[in-house]
Amino acid sequence: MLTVRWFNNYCNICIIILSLFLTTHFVSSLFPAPGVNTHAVLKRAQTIQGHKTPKKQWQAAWLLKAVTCIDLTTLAGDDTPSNVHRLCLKAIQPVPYHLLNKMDMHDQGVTTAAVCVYPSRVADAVKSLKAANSSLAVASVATGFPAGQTPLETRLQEVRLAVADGATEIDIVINRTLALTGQWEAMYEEVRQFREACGDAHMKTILAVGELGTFTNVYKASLVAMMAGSDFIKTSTGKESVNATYPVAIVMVRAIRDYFLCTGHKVGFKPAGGIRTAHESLLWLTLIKEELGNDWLCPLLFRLGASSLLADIERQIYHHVTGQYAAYHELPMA
Ligand SMILES: O=C[C@H](O)COP(=O)(O)O
Repeated sequence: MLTVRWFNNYCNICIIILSLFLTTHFVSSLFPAPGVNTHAVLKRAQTIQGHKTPKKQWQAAWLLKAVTCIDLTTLAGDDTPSNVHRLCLKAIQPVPYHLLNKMDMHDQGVTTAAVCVYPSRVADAVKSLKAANSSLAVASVATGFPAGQTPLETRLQEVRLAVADGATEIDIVINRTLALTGQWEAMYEEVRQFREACGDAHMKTILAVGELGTFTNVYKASLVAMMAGSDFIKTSTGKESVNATYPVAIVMVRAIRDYFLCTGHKVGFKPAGGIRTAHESLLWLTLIKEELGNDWLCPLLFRLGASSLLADIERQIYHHVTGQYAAYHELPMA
């Protein structure tokens, strides 16, 4: 008991010291040039992409694991209460009962990790889940998603309103202007204020890596986001032209690992944007297992942000169970 308390205190002290150090010296002095070794990162990403994925029942098990880590997302201008309602029903039962039954998984409570919507749709999602007697988490994007180009007070208020409507997870976007102009201390201060506005809600910080220019910026932004209190760091909004890529993920998960080694504090990782196939979901799980270890292979520390991934995972599970591929229309999608 004493050891645990000592360890917790030690971690807290480390975080405080790091934060103080960060606010005084900031990232440029903390991570001098040349920064990230691009060649090594690209090579490692290539190795991960070349990995053979598991087959047969092992593949089915990994795919079910991937399902439980999905933030099932709809972020469209034409979202309505009814498509959010369908999304929620799909999140509660992401794989048809008869398929789970055949795998003897029907009583294991397989759901996605959360649903993810725009702030204006949070109340709809909360209502649908409540009506279905589900305690599934509702995540809301916020802070002027996707560009983050609204005044700070507006962005903070958006977080508060989403939390008041029942969101228990908030996906904030960082201010890329601050990152691109090297204003790391100002970025830290904004993210810290978002953290405060989140209250008890979990905060995932979207770096929008496709707009950060360099791996070194991605590493610095990851670190600043974690030091400012993020529960997760997330690659992308899904709206940039480049979204979740394996090289950039290597940089982010290594920042997570460095932060963990330094503080003992585990921060989660969420690749998002353009993840569409079951095969990709298996590669993401492999990357996490190899870079961060099994501890991270759970919804508490790993999420896949995706609007169109589940259909392909369902098809692969259908194939595993029946030996045939289902047409897309045979598997009802959110
Ligand atoms: O946060 C999640 C992303 O917006 C999802 O992106 P996607 O629509 O490309 O799957």
